[in-house]
Amino acid sequence: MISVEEARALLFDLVSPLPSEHIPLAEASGRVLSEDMTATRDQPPFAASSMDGYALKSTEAELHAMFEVIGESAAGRRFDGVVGPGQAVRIFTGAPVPEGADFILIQEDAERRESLITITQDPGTKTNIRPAGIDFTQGTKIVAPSVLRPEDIALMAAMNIPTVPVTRKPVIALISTGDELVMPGETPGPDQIIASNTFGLKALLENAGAHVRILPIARDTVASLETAFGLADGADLVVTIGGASVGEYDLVAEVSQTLGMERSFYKIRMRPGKPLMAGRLGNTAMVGLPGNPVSAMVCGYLFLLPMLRRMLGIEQVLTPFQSARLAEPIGKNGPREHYMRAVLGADGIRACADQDSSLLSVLAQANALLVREPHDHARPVGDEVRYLPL
Ligand SMILES: Nc1nc2c(c(=O)[nH]1)N[C@H]1C(S)=C(S)[C@@H](COP(=O)(O)OP(=O)(O)OC[C@H]3O[C@@H](n4cnc5c(N)ncnc54)[C@H](O)[C@@H]3O)O[C@H]1N2
Ligand code: MOO
Repeated sequence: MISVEEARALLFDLVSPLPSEHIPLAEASGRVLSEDMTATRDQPPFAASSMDGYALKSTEAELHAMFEVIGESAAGRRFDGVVGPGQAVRIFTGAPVPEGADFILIQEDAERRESLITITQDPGTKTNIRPAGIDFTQGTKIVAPSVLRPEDIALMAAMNIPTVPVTRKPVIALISTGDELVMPGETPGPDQIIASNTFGLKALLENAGAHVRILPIARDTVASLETAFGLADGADLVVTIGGASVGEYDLVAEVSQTLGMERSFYKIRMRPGKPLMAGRLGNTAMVGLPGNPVSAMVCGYLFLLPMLRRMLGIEQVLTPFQSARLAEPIGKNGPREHYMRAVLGADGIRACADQDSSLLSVLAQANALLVREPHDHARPVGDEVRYLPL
């Protein structure tokens, strides 16, 4: 059996960054920018007022001074003339500052009578002018690769960028296997349960930028599994769930081998998730996840997310570990790296009482995976431990 780290290295060899496509800016949130973007204009393109008031000369901005209002500058419609001595222009927030003016008197500091204004409060020294290009200038770059956030979308809109190059979404096909499974909404027989893993994994992977196809459940026969693999055609990554262990009905290894899978590894020294398998089926990467629901989800976090990030061209593919102090003691660990379901609270982190890998209710209560080295010794309250946030 290999370690989690060794498995990751082998999994990364199975996938590579995908090509780019151009999409409308309005659809780009959460996508991965694949080329640097460069501003072709300045923002603001002119010196702009940051307040509603009067544009005048700063040398004349003194208490009790009087001015004649000679025109108006509004956002989108500038005043074309020049502001001379003793003159002012009515101005609004975002409007171009007229030539000859270098100070905006806020209207609260002025009293207006017809076309005359008087400064009634100390105007101070703040000019209330945003210089041209103070936000960004021609040549300002947004650097790729980066996952586009709403803030980046707003910035690119301001830069007048209507379409953006992003990495194509990796297509991931998910195949549940097992005679015991029915889809949510169907009526299960007395010995059947509902397929949950594909739904949890789809949510996990789509939140991280994949396009996920849930294929029909493969039954525990060679023919049914072969059909499911056939339906996965065109995917960048095929993930089977269940049927990975050593029982008579665990057919994934046998069928994928018959279909020509070059196996990369089988079994990892970790808990949960020991019977993980991976390889290459033609041009497609294939990962066989264990069927136990918590094992499948933990493997999703530990292996599928980093593979997905690599396909998306994201530089940091691994979720960094964080550390916390134990709020309750934990016993010694066995021979496998253990990813314990845990709850991180204000007083520290505590491992959930039952670590059975079938318990989705426990996983749903957890907000962290407490990571233990193989053979880690028992640890008292207050010890620092590593965890991955969920
Ligand atoms: N003799 C041994 N038995 C087992 C071993 C072993 O080393 N020797 N390993 C155990 C471990 S660890 C795991 S994990 C499981 C993995 O088994 P499989 O990958 O073959 O999974 P199945 O047997 O098909 O299913 C296990 C469990 O999960 C349920 N399941 C499967 N798919 C889904 C799904 N899509 N949604 C919800 N639940 C699912 C299935 O009904 C079973 O209850 O093997 C141990 N056994
Ligand atoms: O590895 Mo299994 O995934 O412990 O339940």
